[in-house]
Amino acid sequence: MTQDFEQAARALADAGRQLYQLGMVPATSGNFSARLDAERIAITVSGRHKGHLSADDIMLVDGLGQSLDGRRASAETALHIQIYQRFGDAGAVLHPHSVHATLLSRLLDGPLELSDYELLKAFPGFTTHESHLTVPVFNNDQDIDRLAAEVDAWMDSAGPIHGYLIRGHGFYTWGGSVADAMRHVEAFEFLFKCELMLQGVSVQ
Ligand SMILES: CSC[C@@H](O)[C@@H](O)C(=O)COP(=O)(O)O
Ligand SMILES: [Zn+2]
Repeated sequence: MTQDFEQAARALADAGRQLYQLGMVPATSGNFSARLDAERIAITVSGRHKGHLSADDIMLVDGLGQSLDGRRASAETALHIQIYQRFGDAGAVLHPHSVHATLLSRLLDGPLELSDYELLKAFPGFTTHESHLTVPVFNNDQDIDRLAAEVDAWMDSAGPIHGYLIRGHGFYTWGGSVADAMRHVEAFEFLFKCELMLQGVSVQ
């Protein structure tokens, strides 16, 4: 998997614009990354507005999340690195702060269990609505290294996983490319909204 920085930066900026228009990355929230090769990951600079990204708002870190240009990478870089280290086929990671994910994560007191949805087929390996996808919910934690370790430990014993919620915060999902990860964002958003409505929450 090799792609050049400009290409990755453009794809991440486009994703940010779309997610902002959908209200999923308000007020500088969210972060995005794309793996260029084994040693380099393009990731959003910390604190930038994700709806108005340019190439200057994307930087490079190494495979351990260390800045390669002296700038401060996303405060949540360790969560991206955990995904790239675990899934060799992950080429992009997206982290939206959507209203649906934030609300649903506060209502759940255990993992979200999804089944009997045709839209499960948006995820790799899912070929029928008669499938089951578990989406764990982790408590929010300002200690991102500790949170990344908790996510990693959960994945040690998990079945198929394509994303997770962080309580009162948002969600993470990934894919082989930015386009794949965007498809997963859209699918999760749809499923989160359905689950909220099933719980009687009125959402737009
Ligand atoms: C605007 S608060 C959101 C942040 O605390 C964080 O959760 C976030 O998603 C963005 O942080 P960043 O360091 O810009 O990647
Ligand atoms: Zn966040």
